Amino acid sequence: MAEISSKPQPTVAINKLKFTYPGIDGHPPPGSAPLIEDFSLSLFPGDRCLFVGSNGAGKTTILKIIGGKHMVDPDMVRVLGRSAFHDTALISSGDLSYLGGEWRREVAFAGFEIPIQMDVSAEKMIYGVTGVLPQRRDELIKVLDVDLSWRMHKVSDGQRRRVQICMGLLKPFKVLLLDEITVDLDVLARADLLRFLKKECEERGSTIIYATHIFDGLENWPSHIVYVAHGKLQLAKPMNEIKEASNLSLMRTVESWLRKERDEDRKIRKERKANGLPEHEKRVDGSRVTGGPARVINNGWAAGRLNSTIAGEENFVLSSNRVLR
Ligand SMILES: Nc1ncnc2c1ncn2[C@@H]1O[C@H](COP(=O)(O)OP(=O)(O)OP(=O)(O)O)[C@@H](O)[C@H]1O
Repeated sequence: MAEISSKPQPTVAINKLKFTYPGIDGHPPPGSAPLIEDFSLSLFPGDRCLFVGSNGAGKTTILKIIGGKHMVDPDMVRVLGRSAFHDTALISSGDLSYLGGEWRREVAFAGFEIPIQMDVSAEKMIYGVTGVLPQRRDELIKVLDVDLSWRMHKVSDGQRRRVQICMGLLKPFKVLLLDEITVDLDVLARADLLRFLKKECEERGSTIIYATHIFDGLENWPSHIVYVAHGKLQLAKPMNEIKEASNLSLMRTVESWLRKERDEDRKIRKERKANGLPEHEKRVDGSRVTGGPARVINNGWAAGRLNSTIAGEENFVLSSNRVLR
């Protein structure tokens, strides 16, 4: 009898992802350097992955690709074994949920986009989502402390955001992509939401990728941390290993990585200038390649590992295609 493997399958599998934004003709400009390159990562049920990196590093782009908003070769990104771009049922079923970007202005739910500032009650918005377990809905209304009588065009940004988040989480997702959605929430709402999300991973085996620049209250939330710079994976580690390797707080740890990245970037720009080159390489379409440190890092990876250490912590550094487990 054939043996059935008990090894868990990744919920998110990214394999040598490469991506360039299309130019005005809808195609990547010829000869242009990819924005995302050689990015590989696997996440498993229960993983809570904190996605960090400086502004413009490529976090949103990667989350959107995972969420099926940009087309890539289906072999490069699989969510629950499928391609979100090609298999729209992943999103419409609620198995994959993406909260971020345009979603901040509209609620994108099950393929429909609803303006979030209409003269409509929170109750109508929330109860308008069908196929939802009443118990889960009640729990979310409580967690996010939503007043069902709120009129959406009259509430504060944070109150509107709570209703949005509530709607986005109504279906029991298997994979959730969060792109900086907690900025408007007060301390209590954010803490309660993070607790709820952690419970979802622990009890239901959901996988969450959360991109944020706000580290308050996150110290004990992630199971893994992933650091992206210049569209490339710099580091992917279980959180406990990060803590073991450094006495710094999560915020200070990330700060030290970003400082190191910026210093390397500046150094390379200076060297280019000294050699009579423009400070930044340009793509064929004229856009800037933000690739200073990435090139240094790539040189390190040519030997299989990153020579240039991040924040002086050699242990933190993984090879470019290392997966989390
Ligand atoms: N639609 C687009 N067309 C062309 N380039 C884009 C587009 N969207 C983003 N970019 C570029 O891609 C790069 C990565 O952007 P992205 O939004 O993924 O970064 P990020 O890490 O999420 O940044 P932030 O922390 O500021 O949100 C940036 O240099 C940006 O200018």
